[in-house]
Amino acid sequence: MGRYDLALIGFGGVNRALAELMSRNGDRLAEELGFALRVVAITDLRAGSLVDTDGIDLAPLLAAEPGELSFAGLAGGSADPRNEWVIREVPADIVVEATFTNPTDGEPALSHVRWALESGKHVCTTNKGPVALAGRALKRLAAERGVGFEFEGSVLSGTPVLRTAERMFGGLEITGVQGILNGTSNYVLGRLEEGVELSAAIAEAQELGYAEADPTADIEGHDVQLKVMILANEILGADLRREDVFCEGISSLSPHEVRDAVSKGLRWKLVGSATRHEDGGVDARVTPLALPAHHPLAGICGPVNGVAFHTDLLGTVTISGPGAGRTETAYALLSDITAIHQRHADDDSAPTRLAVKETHRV
Ligand SMILES: NC(=O)C1=CN([C@@H]2O[C@H](COP(=O)(O)OP(=O)(O)OC[C@H]3O[C@@H](n4cnc5c(N)ncnc54)[C@H](OP(=O)(O)O)[C@@H]3O)[C@@H](O)[C@H]2O)C=CC1
Ligand SMILES: N[C@@H](CC=O)C(=O)O
Repeated sequence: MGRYDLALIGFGGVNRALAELMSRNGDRLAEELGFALRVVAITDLRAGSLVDTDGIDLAPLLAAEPGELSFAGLAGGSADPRNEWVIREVPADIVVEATFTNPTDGEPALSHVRWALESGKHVCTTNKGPVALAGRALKRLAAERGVGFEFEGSVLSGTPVLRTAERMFGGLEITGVQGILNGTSNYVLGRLEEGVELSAAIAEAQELGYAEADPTADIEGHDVQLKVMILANEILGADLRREDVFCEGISSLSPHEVRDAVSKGLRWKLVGSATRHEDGGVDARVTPLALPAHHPLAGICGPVNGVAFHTDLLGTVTISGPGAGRTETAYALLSDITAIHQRHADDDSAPTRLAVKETHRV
């Protein structure tokens, strides 16, 4: 059986959850997926960097409290993340980018992805910044270098909405998408309906691993703005910039307004949409809407998200599932690695046999 060596960039909720999946279920996953996984490098702003080309023992790292983890003093460890060196020089097959999403310029994740692709490494990421702000250029770079660039987790976490649309909607004309695309704000709206204070509801979403490092992006709609750009660019063939997507978040709603709507049979939801017009232009926006109970998105609650695709032949097709969560998003990375395996299984970048891998040393 072949194997992929991974470099994990960022060791927060999502990449730790991926490491946990590998540590707990590695043998079962290898048997089921047909390839093994091993982590050879980890970088993190707080913990530093750790490299072991024979494979990092994940168990002791996962046993440490996240805030207390430090790689300094470990063999192959350093207090400095050394992202560029790790990404370019460590012989990993796949760079897994899961640092924070920066909605303004996508950095530092954008550079991480670019360095990896330039070095001929596959990339999978849950980071919305690089995909929304530079997706086209990064896909071109990946194609030039003959490597994969996968980002299923950037929209609806582990729910396979992008790959489903790409692979299963052949022959359909998609005229628009409308969705609840942020787990935190949807969870918070539900808690406001139940009488919980806004700040307490946000703190719960942070504790549960749904929120961004800065939850302003969830509440003010910037996270949804990026996801609308990704959906429009990937599925409607648009080339939207951030300023093309009108954005209003949920902070303008009072808790009273949210609760009062329920008594009138309405539910406030933060809705992102993109609609293609006959002239080819795409109108895209993020805005809170009070949806009537019969609307396909009205019953989508908590960290669950949903996307309704408007199509010519099938009418509306709605996909719903987890929109946030550490393990759910780690699953998206696993599905990306599987996609890389399936797409590249017949070329030189397919996982090298163990015997060959073991000759690699930094
Ligand atoms: N959690 C979820 O439900 C989902 C998350 N995502 C996306 O996945 C990504 C990761 O999310 P999540 O794990 O929850 O976020 P976390 O904030 O838990 O983890 C991000 C990690 O990256 C580290 N980091 C930040 N900057 C750097 C850097 N320059 N170099 C190395 N490490 C760095 C952070 O360190 P420090 O803490 O010290 O800043 C932190 O440990 C984000 O982009 C997010 O938007 C996508 C879908 C769902
Ligand atoms: N903070 C985001 C995480 C997934 O993208 C959300 O709450 O949806």
